[in-house]
Amino acid sequence: MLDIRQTGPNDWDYVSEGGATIVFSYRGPARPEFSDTVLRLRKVPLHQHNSAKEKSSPGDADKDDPIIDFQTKCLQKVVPSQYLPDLQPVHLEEAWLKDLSGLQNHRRPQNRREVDGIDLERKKGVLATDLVKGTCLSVEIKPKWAFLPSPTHLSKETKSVKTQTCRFCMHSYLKVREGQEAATDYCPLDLFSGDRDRVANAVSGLWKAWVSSNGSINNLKIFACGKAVGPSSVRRMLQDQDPSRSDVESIRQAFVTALTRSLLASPVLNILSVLQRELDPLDIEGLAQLCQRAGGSPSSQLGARCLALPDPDISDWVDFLNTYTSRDKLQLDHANPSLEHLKYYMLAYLLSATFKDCSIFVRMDLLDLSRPNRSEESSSSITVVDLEPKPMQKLAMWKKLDREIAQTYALEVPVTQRKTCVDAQLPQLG
Ligand SMILES: O=P(O)(O)O[C@@H]1[C@@H](OP(=O)(O)O)[C@H](OP(=O)(O)O)[C@H](O)[C@H](OP(=O)(O)O)[C@H]1OP(=O)(O)O
Ligand SMILES: Nc1ncnc2c1ncn2[C@@H]1O[C@H](COP(=O)(O)OP(=O)(O)OP(=O)(O)O)[C@@H](O)[C@H]1O
Repeated sequence: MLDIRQTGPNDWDYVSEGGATIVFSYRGPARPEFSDTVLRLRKVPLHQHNSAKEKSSPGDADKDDPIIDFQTKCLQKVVPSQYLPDLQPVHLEEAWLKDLSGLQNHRRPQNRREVDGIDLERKKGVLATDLVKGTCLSVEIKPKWAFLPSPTHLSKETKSVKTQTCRFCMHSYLKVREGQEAATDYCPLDLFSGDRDRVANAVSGLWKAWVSSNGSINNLKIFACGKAVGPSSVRRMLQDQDPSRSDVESIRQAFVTALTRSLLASPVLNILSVLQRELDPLDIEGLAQLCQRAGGSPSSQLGARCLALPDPDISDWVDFLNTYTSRDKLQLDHANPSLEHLKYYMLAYLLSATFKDCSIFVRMDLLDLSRPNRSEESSSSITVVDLEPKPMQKLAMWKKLDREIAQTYALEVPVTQRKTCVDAQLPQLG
């Protein structure tokens, strides 16, 4: 296995981070094993008590990151490997990580630095294909939920809102109400529609949120030549950065056109949409009803039996993916789900959640305003990242959040003002 000490901490440059992971790109002398890779490291809260730490991760520090097995043994069965980054484990060392943290911590956003840092105790990290490197534009989109739920198992209170307004748009309403940032002009159902105008509309909505949040919204990140671009530095997205020849509106238009074209040329959004929908045929409401039948305890959120189930391990996931992908898939009657298939439905929901929360990287040429149609000739590629397994304990949280999202929207937004989100895969009435 590769050892990170074969490189120096100053060979790595901060790229970006999420809630759980921080990512650095290799910028050292040419080395086939490390050039073109990023280093993904786990983070820990700054003031985590030792007792909590032991409880949450017994022995985790020495294990390979589960994302590697999950991707190579399971996800590659449903997402062709050309759309996934290469992942491999790498040995870490505490002193090396401390040096890296000392060199790079100032480059992290202030709000992140205040709450967490690199987990210095981990013995293994992940090397992944560097998706921002090179003289190109890398656009990262977190598309979120691709579909409207089937009405079959929805309650009286939620059915009309959940079949009209998508989960993302209702969640955005709740976030704004709670004072958080949200991409209120973006609807994922437009992005996943396959229709040029609707996809362009979705990309415009993402751009608007990116500008108004000063680049901090998590649904759109832009990198040019390996570095994050902010709304005040949009000219860095251009091949020719001559300020006299570029205004922000022309750059926005060129971005929307080029990104829309790349998204439509790739099957990736369709793959994600099909997986999300097929793996969540009951909605969390239908799954909760099934769990309650199993637990025989209608008072508990999800039924005692479901709450007691351990997280799936890699062999559970392999079995599940084998069943899901087998030609003679289980003959499931989603309108009348059987208790016998409870575990299948639970794992399917967890996996659907992974695809609802992943991101995609679109790599394209830098924009060329003097030749706006040039991108018709140029190539682009799309890669899916952040495909992490979700834990069982999330099921109860999702049920609660789903109720809060739908009920708040139903109660507070008058029928005439509710958004109508169009699911392109469903027949449209009228
Ligand atoms: O529930 P959601 O839709 O808000 O998604 C969470 C994300 O929030 P978002 O609304 O995309 O800003 C959230 O994203 P942020 O940390 O807010 O950037 C996480 O991705 C979270 O997953 P996990 O708990 O880290 O495994 C996500 O939780 P999951 O629901 O995917 O478990
Ligand atoms: N292979 C890659 N190449 C370049 N940059 C990457 C790569 N993978 C991730 N990143 C960057 O690092 C960021 C954090 O990675 P990731 O989304 O996997 O972290 P996370 O903590 O799991 O996120 P979240 O909180 O959204 O679940 C990404 O948003 C992206 O900007």
